[in-house]
Amino acid sequence: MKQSSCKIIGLTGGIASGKSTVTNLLMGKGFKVIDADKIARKVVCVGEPAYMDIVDEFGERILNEDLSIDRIELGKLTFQDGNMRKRLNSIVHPRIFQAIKDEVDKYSKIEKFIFLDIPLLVEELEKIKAKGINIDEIWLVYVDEKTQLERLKKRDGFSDEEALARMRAQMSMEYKKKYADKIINNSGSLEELKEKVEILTKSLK
Ligand SMILES: CC(C)(COP(=O)(O)OP(=O)(O)OC[C@H]1O[C@@H](n2cnc3c(N)ncnc32)[C@H](O)[C@@H]1O)[C@@H](O)C(=O)NCCC(=O)NCCS
Ligand SMILES: Nc1ncnc2c1ncn2[C@@H]1O[C@H](COP(=O)(O)OP(=O)(O)OP(=O)(O)O)[C@@H](O)[C@H]1O
Repeated sequence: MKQSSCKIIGLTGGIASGKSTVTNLLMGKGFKVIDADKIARKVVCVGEPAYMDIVDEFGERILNEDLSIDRIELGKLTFQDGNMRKRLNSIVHPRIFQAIKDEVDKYSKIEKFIFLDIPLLVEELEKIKAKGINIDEIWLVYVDEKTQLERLKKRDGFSDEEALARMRAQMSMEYKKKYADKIINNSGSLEELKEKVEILTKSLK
């Protein structure tokens, strides 16, 4: 069910390219943003169906003492091993995309624009479309690889090896450019980013 009066804009990029920073700017301007990373955290909470599937798949080694999912441990397993990551994705992605679809249906009745912040939008585009999420435009938050690596290491305290493993778990940003209707180059300063977001949002009709 697509509401013709609401435009759905997919916001994507690579890990640490600046999607959350752009999302905060958009929310500051009053836009509705649906954040896939936040939804991904909700669908694996204790008691949610994906929680038991993850425990069945990966065992109790990925649990904290309070029985919640140990994200550091699960991250170590899945970013080091593509097969493990595929298994995790197959458990959580259908639930994440369904929750996004539900939110889109809800907010498209009242909003003129909805942004979907989805890191793996390009990688999972076919599955997202198959859920009935109709994306009108894709905005790519781009950053050059060197800056991306530096920002990722700084933000998360990763070694080169840990940061590169995460970057390699995604399609390259050069490749993602092919899918983008708008490219927001975030290799510069935060001030420059703000200006770019200001210009793009002003052009929205
Ligand atoms: C592996 C997990 C537990 C690690 O948790 P952690 O808190 O360290 O990271 P967080 O969830 O904040 O993700 C940080 C970034 O990593 C990247 N990322 C996350 N999951 C994946 C994945 N499966 N493949 C490639 N990159 C990913 C994204 O750029 C994301 O913004 C977690 O990322 C997870 O559950 N991932 C699977 C769900 C998913 O694909 N989420 C992305 C939204 S579509
Ligand atoms: N233009 C910039 N100049 C300097 N630092 C920046 C800039 N843009 C973003 N950052 C910093 O880079 C890091 C990554 O940005 P952000 O968290 O927005 O990326 P993200 O794409 O949402 O990451 P993830 O994929 O992990 O969710 C953060 O520490 C952020 O403060």
